[in-house]
Amino acid sequence: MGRIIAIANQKGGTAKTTSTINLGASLAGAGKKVLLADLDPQENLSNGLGIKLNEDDPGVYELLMEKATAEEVIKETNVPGLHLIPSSIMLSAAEAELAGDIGQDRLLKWVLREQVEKYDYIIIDTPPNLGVLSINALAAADEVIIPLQPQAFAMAGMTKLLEIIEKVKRRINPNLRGWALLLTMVDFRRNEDKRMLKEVRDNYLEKVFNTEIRVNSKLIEASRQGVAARKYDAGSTGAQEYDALARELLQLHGDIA
Ligand SMILES: Nc1ncnc2c1ncn2[C@@H]1O[C@H](COP(=O)(O)OP(=O)(O)OP(=O)(O)O)[C@@H](O)[C@H]1O
Repeated sequence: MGRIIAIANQKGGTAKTTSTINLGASLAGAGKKVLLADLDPQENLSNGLGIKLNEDDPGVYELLMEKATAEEVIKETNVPGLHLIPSSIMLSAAEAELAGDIGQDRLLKWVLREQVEKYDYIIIDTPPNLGVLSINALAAADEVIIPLQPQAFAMAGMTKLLEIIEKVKRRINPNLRGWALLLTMVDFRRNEDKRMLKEVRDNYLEKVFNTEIRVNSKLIEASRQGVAARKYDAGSTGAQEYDALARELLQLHGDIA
């Protein structure tokens, strides 16, 4: 049975999509079967893997609305072992359509039920808000990774997010085991980053991954080329740090020594 990980932070631009692509590619590189789900209508995850749907192609919207099957929607990517449920612009209409539908918070969990048997990891990229799509991701997840920039303004929404995670766990998803912070876009030249790194580690202790993802332009270039960083430049710090994150995760899960 695979693990479902939601990558969430309602703040925009915290590296949710970058982390989804590159953690997914690193886990696939470690021999795991990985499915990514793009729950963000901005389609950055799909585009970041070089996939753009035509108007008539079904994507995650059609899957959630049960207008297409998972088999019809899942695409192979340019990384062996890494598959994708792509987003499409139609998804922006889903929020309104889902609100009021039966089991609106649990549609993703329902449509992923058979995929959990087929993949080792399912990683869900979420939009920068705490609307019904993000709640669907939390309701389906076993774990949440929260990418966070070590800057004071980035910390502001954390309390709200942690409250929502607790509520989802209590009310609709008792399988949600926990959450962990991933420090992203760290710039050691900035004093604020150094101070905030210490503050985050002091406050959240073992809830923070040891691996930190530093600012690295190769991650931007790779996503513009529609590939994961380890395929674009395996020696770049960005690629290596996401490989290290994948190893840390596999160790936490007892999948490697
Ligand atoms: N470690 C990094 N170093 C440099 N640039 C990065 C890094 N991680 C992400 N970026 C860049 O920062 C921008 C925001 O990243 P990304 O799209 O992954 O964030 P997001 O949280 O998914 O955004 P949104 O909230 O809009 O969905 C992108 O241009 C991305 O290429």
